[in-house]
Amino acid sequence: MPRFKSSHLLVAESGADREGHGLRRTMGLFQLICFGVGAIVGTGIFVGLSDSVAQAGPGVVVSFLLAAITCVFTAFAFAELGGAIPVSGSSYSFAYAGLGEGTAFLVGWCLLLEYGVSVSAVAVGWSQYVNELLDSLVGLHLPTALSAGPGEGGVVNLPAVIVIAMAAVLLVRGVRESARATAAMAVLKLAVLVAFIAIGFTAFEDGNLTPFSPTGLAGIGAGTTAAFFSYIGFDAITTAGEEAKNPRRDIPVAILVCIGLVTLLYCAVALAAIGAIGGDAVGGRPAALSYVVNQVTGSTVGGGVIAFGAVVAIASVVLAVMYGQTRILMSMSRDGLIPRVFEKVSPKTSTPVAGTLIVAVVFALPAAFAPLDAVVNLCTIGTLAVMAVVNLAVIALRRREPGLARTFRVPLYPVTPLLGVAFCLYLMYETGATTWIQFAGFLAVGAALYLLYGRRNSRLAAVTPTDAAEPVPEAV
Ligand SMILES: NC(=[NH2+])NCCC[C@H](N)C(=O)O
Repeated sequence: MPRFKSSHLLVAESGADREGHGLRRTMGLFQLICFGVGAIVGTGIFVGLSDSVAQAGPGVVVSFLLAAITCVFTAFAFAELGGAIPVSGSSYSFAYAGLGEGTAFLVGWCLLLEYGVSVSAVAVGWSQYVNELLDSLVGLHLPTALSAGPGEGGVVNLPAVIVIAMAAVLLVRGVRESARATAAMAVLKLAVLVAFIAIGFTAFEDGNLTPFSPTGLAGIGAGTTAAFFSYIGFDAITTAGEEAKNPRRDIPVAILVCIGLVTLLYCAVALAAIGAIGGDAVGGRPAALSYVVNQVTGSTVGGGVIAFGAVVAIASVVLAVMYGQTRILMSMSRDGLIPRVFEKVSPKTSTPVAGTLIVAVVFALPAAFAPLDAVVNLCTIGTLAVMAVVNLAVIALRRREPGLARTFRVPLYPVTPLLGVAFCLYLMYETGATTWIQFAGFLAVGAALYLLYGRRNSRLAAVTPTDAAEPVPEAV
């Protein structure tokens, strides 16, 4: 018999509807949107675009639209649950309320792939662009020994470690400081991409878009899986549930605004890039956006500006994703499913200091030393699995708690969440057999940890054996 945690209990324990629990409510709608853009727009468009173009040609625009559709269904689900249960745990907490403790633990476990592992991967992408930028600015080239892991012929990837350390410092200092930095970075990266679109379109030629789909449907499908990574992160907005001023109203709005904005932006960037210099020239090219601008303007200044934009953009992804990871671990820790150290909030800075430092150290290690290409697919499949579960949680919660106050409801229920599940399963299928085997192994380890630790230490279990109706007494 699985244990469920009612939405009422989740909200009551987190102190989400009142001030003064530990975390501080400082984020308004604008900051939430910036936080979303911060978490979403990064390596996917600045680094990954050329891979998707290599697979799909100009048809990549369709790939970006398909990836967006997958995300939109799921974004509706996050909007409904984020507005109804505004707590830091995001999908983990939604699963706890809708599908029970075991599923929730596995969701939290998969979130380590979506957040933790992706932070390492994104930090490595950052390192590449820093090298680009230093090179174009001052002609400085970092020695390979210090800018790549052992897998790529180096010793340690120092820039990747530095960006994680910088994010950790900001996060420890306070949410207001992080939110300010995030807002500034989000505005800057949007400006850089809009400038890119404008420049690209001045050189637009219809001919560059033909043949539109050189590799056919298969290419567009493969491009979709690649493009999907660039949309990941909108769910991170729900991890700010306890730090938003008016989460019930603003979280759903911020999610939907972000996904709409980012879809338009990505499609326009892809069209501008390919329209300007053609799919063959973009496909597979490193730092493709800088290259396009250099080609169109005939100088290297513009490309340098784009590289700067990429450095800022990717750094803000690291910041936002690390923030999300610490908040999710905090929720799991509060529930007793992982050790208590992750839930301690410093009274001085109102941030989970120890948890943040642990996350920084643990994910800086793979960023410094591990070859990460191998794990990107694992990160994608884990994210998709979480998304599928969140769609199911919408359905389960409508049944379990029909009276729950929902500020946003998914349209066309239950068709939308079911389509959300279907799209996620399809993209999971596309990741291939090797990834599935790795993922099965990963889940098995998670299940073992739950049985050996989580299940026994669950605070919910200490209250009542099944569904708990009363809030657990405050532990700290
Ligand atoms: N949970 C996350 N936000 N993961 C990383 C997202 C990566 C981001 N979409 C990018 O393109 O760089």
